[in-house]
Amino acid sequence: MADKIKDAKIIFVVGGPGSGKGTQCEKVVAKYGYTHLSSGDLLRAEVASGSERGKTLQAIMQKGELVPLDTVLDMIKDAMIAKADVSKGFLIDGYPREVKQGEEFEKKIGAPSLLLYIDAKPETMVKRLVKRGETSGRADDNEETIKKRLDLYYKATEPVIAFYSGRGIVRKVRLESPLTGCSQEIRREGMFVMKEMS
Ligand SMILES: Nc1ncnc2c1ncn2[C@@H]1O[C@H](COP(=O)(O)OP(=O)(O)O)[C@@H](O)[C@H]1O
Ligand SMILES: Nc1ncnc2c1ncn2[C@H]1C[C@H](O)[C@@H](COP(=O)(O)OP(=O)(O)O)O1
Ligand SMILES: [Mg+2]
Repeated sequence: MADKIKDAKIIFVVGGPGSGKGTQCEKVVAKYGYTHLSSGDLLRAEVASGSERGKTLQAIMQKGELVPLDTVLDMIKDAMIAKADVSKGFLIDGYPREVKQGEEFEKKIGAPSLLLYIDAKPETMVKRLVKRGETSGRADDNEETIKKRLDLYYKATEPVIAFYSGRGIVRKVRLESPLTGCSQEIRREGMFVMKEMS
């Protein structure tokens, strides 16, 4: 089974909470036909299923903490296998959250060709998340949890960017501009992605 994704093309998409990872991934998908897999979405689907495991996950996410590495890696791997036949490549959004996650992914699945780093100022992220919280229904889009998620991002996830920068595969996209104004930059990055992946 795992053989199906042995040579899969992989892009990690990393950035703070509310930086715009999901939004930019949708743009890349619409234009280049990659498969978008968000670790957070996969986890929320498990929560929505009402399973025992989902209840445990919900409690962790509500606190703004990271769920166990094995859980999220297994979910991503299963989702990749399910899409392997129809996929040109995978955008893995929200993973790795810490260097160890990247190392385990590479052991069990493969190496990324690119890391898209979605950068935004902390004030911007907080503002967007508070706004998103008005309608998202997400247990973690409240001010208290947002603060914890930001702290954890700087502590655990920023080192991921340094780690892959050392390999020369990081492309940084800054997205302070309004939604309409930012597509140019991702388009340029998208071209780069296509060149890398073809
Ligand atoms: N470039 C942008 N400019 C303004 N608002 C944005 C931008 N990108 C995303 N947003 C808004 O910020 C919120 C978080 O975006 P999302 O893509 O869900 O981020 P993430 O997946 O990184 O948490 C959403 O409500 C979205 O509409
Ligand atoms: N790779 C990962 N490892 C551990 N926990 C993760 C994870 N990806 C997501 N989670 C958990 C903890 C996060 O605070 C929560 C929401 O994640 P998310 O939807 O990716 O948030 P956002 O897109 O706002 O950054 O799910
Ligand atoms: Mg997201």
